[in-house]
Amino acid sequence: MNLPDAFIEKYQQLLGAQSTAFITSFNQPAGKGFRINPTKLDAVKPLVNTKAPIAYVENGYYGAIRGRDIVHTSGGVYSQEPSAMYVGAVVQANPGEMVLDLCAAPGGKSTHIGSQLAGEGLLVANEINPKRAKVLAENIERFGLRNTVVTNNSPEQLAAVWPQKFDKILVDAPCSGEGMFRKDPEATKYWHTTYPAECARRQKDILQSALTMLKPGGTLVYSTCTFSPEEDEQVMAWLLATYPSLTAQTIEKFPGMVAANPTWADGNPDIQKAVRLWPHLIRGEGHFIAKFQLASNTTAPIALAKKTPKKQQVNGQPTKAQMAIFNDFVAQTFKQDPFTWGHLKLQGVYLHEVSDADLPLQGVKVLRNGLNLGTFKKNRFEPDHDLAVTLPQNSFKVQHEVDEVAYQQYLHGDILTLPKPIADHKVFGLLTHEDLGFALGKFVNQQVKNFYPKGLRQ
Ligand SMILES: C[S@@+](CC[C@H](N)C(=O)[O-])C[C@H]1O[C@@H](n2cnc3c(N)ncnc32)[C@H](O)[C@@H]1O
Repeated sequence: MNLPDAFIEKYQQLLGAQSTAFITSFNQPAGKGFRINPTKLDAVKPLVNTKAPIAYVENGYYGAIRGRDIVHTSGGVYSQEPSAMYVGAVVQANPGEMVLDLCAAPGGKSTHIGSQLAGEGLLVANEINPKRAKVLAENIERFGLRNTVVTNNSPEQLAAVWPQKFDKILVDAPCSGEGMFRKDPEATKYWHTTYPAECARRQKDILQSALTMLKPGGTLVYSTCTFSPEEDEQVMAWLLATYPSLTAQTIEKFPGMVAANPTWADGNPDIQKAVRLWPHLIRGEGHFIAKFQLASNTTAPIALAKKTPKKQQVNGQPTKAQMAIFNDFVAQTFKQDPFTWGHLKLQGVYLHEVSDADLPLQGVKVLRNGLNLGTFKKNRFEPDHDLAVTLPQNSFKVQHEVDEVAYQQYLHGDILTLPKPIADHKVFGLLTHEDLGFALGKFVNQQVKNFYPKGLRQ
């Protein structure tokens, strides 16, 4: 790989004898991995290679999964490079907690944290970039996370509405991305000597907003996918020096991981509590992770929010007539009502099941709130794709296993033709492949009308 000369010189100086192994590692292929969705473990395990587990991540494995594979489309796995998986493991959310992933797209860490919450508590997955936020929402949907809100705001906007709201906050910061050069060699073109310092300034602004939203006693995890001390050790040193109510927490170092280097910042020995993952020492890409606890006696929010948001989001209750239509749909589609619906909220014609967590959403741009149940259309209810990947498979009255050819046709958007009708009336059912539910279909006589979302068709 063609690395900038200044980059090579910088790391020769910083790493000394180790720099040759470091520079050589850029000619090796990027590390690949996947995490199995804990809600689909039994169905997924027989379909993937689990011979190479990642020691530091539950349900994490080395290896590659293709985007068309059923284990991917059904939300059975999330492909994520191995080092990045350690960030979620360090966050270690507990069921019931309120967690914010502030820079969340495309959703690697959010899907991990969402799984850790196991349906209890709330995850807010936020992304500032609208296009990337849409991808984030799709990945949250695919992973079947019910108690998650996806938002598209700047950190300052959120800090204005949610002071001291979260038990845990992850800032997986936008950075100079040096640790991803092997995955995306184009990124070397944007690199210049002052880029890390520019990124560090933005990271400090984001962290300040994050700290405003942290509850007293809460945990902040700061991570980057870069090697530059300006964004890693030096931002950590700045946090500790600027906010005495923060204490660095020790992160476990598994084989191949090393302590962060205090001499690359202000010499604060606590910096060693953070961890570095280097591609010449571990099977994965470059990462830096630091963890902090905010003193439990912190009274006022740590920093003042700067901007007030404008957008308003109003959630309403479905009417009695709409509930009758929805209940009718449930009775026709499911064997019995096997799951307890949470709070049902109406937004326009869209019905959602939302968390009952105390999180005001006025002024927040919400892309997705909990489970999208479907849409009211005149006198009928049209279910959302969410139901296919989120609800227990055996709860659908109609389930239809398709072969590889029909699976590919359905992903493409085609109507399927059955040898004989499955039901004697029009009904929504679950399509499965390799026994994993991946889409809804409307069964009408011998046809299955395609309800695979247009945006996901391949
Ligand atoms: C390293 S990526 C996040 C990766 C993600 N956590 C994952 O695991 O899939 C950083 C994200 O920060 C977003 N970002 C860029 N500028 C930002 C800003 N000023 N404030 C907050 N987020 C920002 C980027 O759009 C990008 O999606």
